[in-house]
Amino acid sequence: MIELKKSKNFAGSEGPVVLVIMDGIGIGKNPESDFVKQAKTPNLTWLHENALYTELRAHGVAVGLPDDGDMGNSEVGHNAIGCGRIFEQGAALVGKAIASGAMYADGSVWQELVSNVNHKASTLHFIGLFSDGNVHSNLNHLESMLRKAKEQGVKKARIHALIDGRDVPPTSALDYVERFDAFLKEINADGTVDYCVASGGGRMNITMDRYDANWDMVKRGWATHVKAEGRTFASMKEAVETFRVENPGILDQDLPAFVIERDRAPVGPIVDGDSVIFFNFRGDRSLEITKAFEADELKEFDRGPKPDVLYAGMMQYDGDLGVPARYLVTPPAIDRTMSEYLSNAGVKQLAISETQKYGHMTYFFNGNNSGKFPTETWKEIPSDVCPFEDAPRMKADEITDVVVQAIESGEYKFIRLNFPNGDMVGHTGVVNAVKLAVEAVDENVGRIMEALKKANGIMVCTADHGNADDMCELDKKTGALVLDEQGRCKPKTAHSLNPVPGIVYDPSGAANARLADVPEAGIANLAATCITLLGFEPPEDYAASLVKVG
Ligand SMILES: O=C(O)[C@H](O)COP(=O)(O)O
Ligand SMILES: [Mn+2]
Ligand SMILES: [Mn+2]
Repeated sequence: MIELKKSKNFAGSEGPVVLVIMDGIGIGKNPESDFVKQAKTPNLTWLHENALYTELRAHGVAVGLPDDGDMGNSEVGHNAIGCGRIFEQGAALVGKAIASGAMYADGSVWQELVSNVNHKASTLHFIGLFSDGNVHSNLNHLESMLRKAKEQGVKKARIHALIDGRDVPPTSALDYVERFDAFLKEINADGTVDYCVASGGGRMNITMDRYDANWDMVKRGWATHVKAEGRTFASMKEAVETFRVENPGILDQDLPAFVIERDRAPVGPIVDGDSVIFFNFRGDRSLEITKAFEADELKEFDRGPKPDVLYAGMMQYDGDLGVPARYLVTPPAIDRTMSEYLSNAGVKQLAISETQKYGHMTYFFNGNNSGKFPTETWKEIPSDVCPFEDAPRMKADEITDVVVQAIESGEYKFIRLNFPNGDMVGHTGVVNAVKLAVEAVDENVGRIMEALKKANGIMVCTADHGNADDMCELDKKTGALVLDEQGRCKPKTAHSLNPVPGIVYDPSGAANARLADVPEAGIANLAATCITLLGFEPPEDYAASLVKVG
């Protein structure tokens, strides 16, 4: 059994250690674009001036992504915070498996899927996020797989494209469509294969729901991709252009579903004998559609007859459940998480968020495993199903009610929570709502500070990556703000590359905490920080604690 040693310097505080993850609240660089700065945040300002405060890296290689041009995201962020080390993540692992050829090796799942369609003269389908955001997927991976499929004799491939606009600029769909159309033209040119787009829709409208928040999305996705039911178009370009004319101002992520037809028939329903690859590597938004393809019985919606297909995910999405059964690339081997160590030490832990980020605090935090350790309690506050720009407080008040009660009860020694507001509202691009979202988080951080003052506990407050701190598009070449016709900044919906705050607030001063000299500190250093503040020595191979105590 893996164990923590008690610290010689500090026996732990009287009250709990509370880890607050303010999702998507980073430290901005451009005041015009920084809606954390523009919001009223008396508590965060006070903490900046009076508590221990440092900046932490939350993007690129500091969280296991291929390079520093990659923005951080919730999966890699919560993995790093919960596991205290930097693991090479999905984006990097898939890229390497493709480059080395390991993904396509003899005996691989890829070979099994390709042999299936070659043997049966059936269709190889690819469903996934049509993006190069490197958060859930990468179009390079799709193109590489299609090239390999052609090389290996696959005659017919169909692509079901989930339009992004959330990890990439909000209305950039046609850039990707153009690039992919050129790719398809080239690959189809010699007439030996028939590869084309068969269906799709905005990623926040179909297929990519998470944490059981809204299964209707998956139901719509199933009807679109599998049954080829829905509004038909001659091409994806025509679909996107038509929807934009009909819904002025619509963001790509919200585009309706579409089905592509040729000679008055849909080009790519998914039928018995086909092979299907869900090419997203990230699990949260892949698990529900995977269940729809794999489960013998499905209670969440009536899917009709389930086609008998060979289904594979790009990665294994849940290590504990072993889902999906077939996957192309092995995920990072994240072991010895902070939750496991604390459980073995008998530390009672509470993990809480609302539905939209619930799995971030449980499944992602525990290294993409859905199992619970013995001393953990998990609490989910149901999220509303509504546009979050209309309700920017989301469930921050309700989450805090439970946290304050948990602090007062003395039942838990470690409490971890996620406030989704800065991120979920940041993704809508509605900047006035983003301000309100940040203000809701600040107020609730204040309530937690008050409760900890009374209980003699300690708060560690941070974020998994930025978003609300950088809400305007910048010109790629000049770096200047992109303005619309009215001179307003053009909203950006994706995460930022900015650092995030690392705050330690110890109102009783019991820990005598001071900042340690940690070069290039990142959010992976937070696990050792929490363990130190709980009165233990962090494991030797964890990224160092940000504080010294005692
Ligand atoms: O899935 C999403 O909503 C976005 O692609 C990334 O946001 P998250 O990493 O904060 O969940
Ligand atoms: Mn996040
Ligand atoms: Mn996000």
